[in-house]
Amino acid sequence: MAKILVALSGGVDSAVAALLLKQQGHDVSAAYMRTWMNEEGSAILADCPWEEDIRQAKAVAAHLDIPFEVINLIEDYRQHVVDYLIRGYRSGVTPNPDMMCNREMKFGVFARYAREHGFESVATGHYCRLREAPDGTRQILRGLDRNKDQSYFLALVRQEQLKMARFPIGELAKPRVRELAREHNLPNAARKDSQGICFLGKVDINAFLGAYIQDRPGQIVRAIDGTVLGEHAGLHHFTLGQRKGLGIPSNTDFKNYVVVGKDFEKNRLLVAFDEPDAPGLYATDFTLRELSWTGHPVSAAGQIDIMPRYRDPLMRADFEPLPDGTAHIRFHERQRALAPGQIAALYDDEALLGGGFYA
Ligand SMILES: Nc1ncnc2c1ncn2[C@@H]1O[C@H](COP(=O)(O)OP(=O)(O)OP(=O)(O)O)[C@@H](O)[C@H]1O
Repeated sequence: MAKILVALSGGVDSAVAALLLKQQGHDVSAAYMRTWMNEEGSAILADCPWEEDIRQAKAVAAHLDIPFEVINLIEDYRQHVVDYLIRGYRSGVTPNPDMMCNREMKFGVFARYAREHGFESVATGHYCRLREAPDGTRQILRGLDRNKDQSYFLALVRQEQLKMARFPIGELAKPRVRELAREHNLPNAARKDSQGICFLGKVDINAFLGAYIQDRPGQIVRAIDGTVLGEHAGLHHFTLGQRKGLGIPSNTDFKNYVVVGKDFEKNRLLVAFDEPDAPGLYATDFTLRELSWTGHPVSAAGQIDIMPRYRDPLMRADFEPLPDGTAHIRFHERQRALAPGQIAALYDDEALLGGGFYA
């Protein structure tokens, strides 16, 4: 029997995680993380039902008869996630708050809190599995429900963090998780899937950027010949591959423009028609920086599997680590619109090896 703190979000997945651990006879408690968005986000959040989340989490804990608390992590969230977002957008890249949230919050601050309060493990409702290698190293494996596999979001989590982690629902498919919630009359059994605290979909991203980053208008130009097509409000509003919200009409052949790059020096947004030969839109070669490993680092050049972005299939690539801590990767197939700041998750078949940021 282990003493385990479940990160309870109010959603079905973490509720069933708590249920399973309880059934296995563990000493289970639950906690909800309050973050920055709950406190001062009202102007920015389009529709963030955090009060409802807390109510639901509390009801689940009461139903399972486990202790429940709300932990205030507003300051930490601001420091580790919001500041990272603002820094990223300011520098013109496309940050990934979920990744930071997992490493710095759920398996960072939250796990530390758990340890300090006598818990051996922290459990979440992520769809992924854990395996112990013969040398004792913990490995994250992809969730068995490929549709829901969330291992990608754990690519920046480190080995010492994994020692405390548990993913009780990683062997299950989502329909089975819902079924278990219904069978056990969990109060949130019928609740729609949430996206948790870190999902920008809950935030009006333009309101977020408006609140934290000053607009800096510039020209939108056609990448191939420099023709000025319009004006943008600031390069931080755009990401590689973006088609919507450019404010420039398609041409008479109904070809759509797509973002293919940013000229920071001239503060110009580069666009092209969305076609296979659009300059800068497709590429095979990338540099990954700030490589992070969930276990042993890959230190020799060779082939590797990469999930280029969440929900993409694994892609084969050549991987070459460089002395400065970056790596060069060459996909065997061209990839579309992998934006600087986004994260490549590295795999060995089922096992998550780590991740790195596209330079
Ligand atoms: N505010 C929160 N407080 C505590 N734990 C959280 C919170 N937000 C997310 N989590 C934890 O992180 C896990 C993954 O979060 P994610 O945002 O992906 O939600 P999800 O997959 O929809 O799961 P759920 O159905 O439990 O909300 C959750 O299952 C939960 O364990």
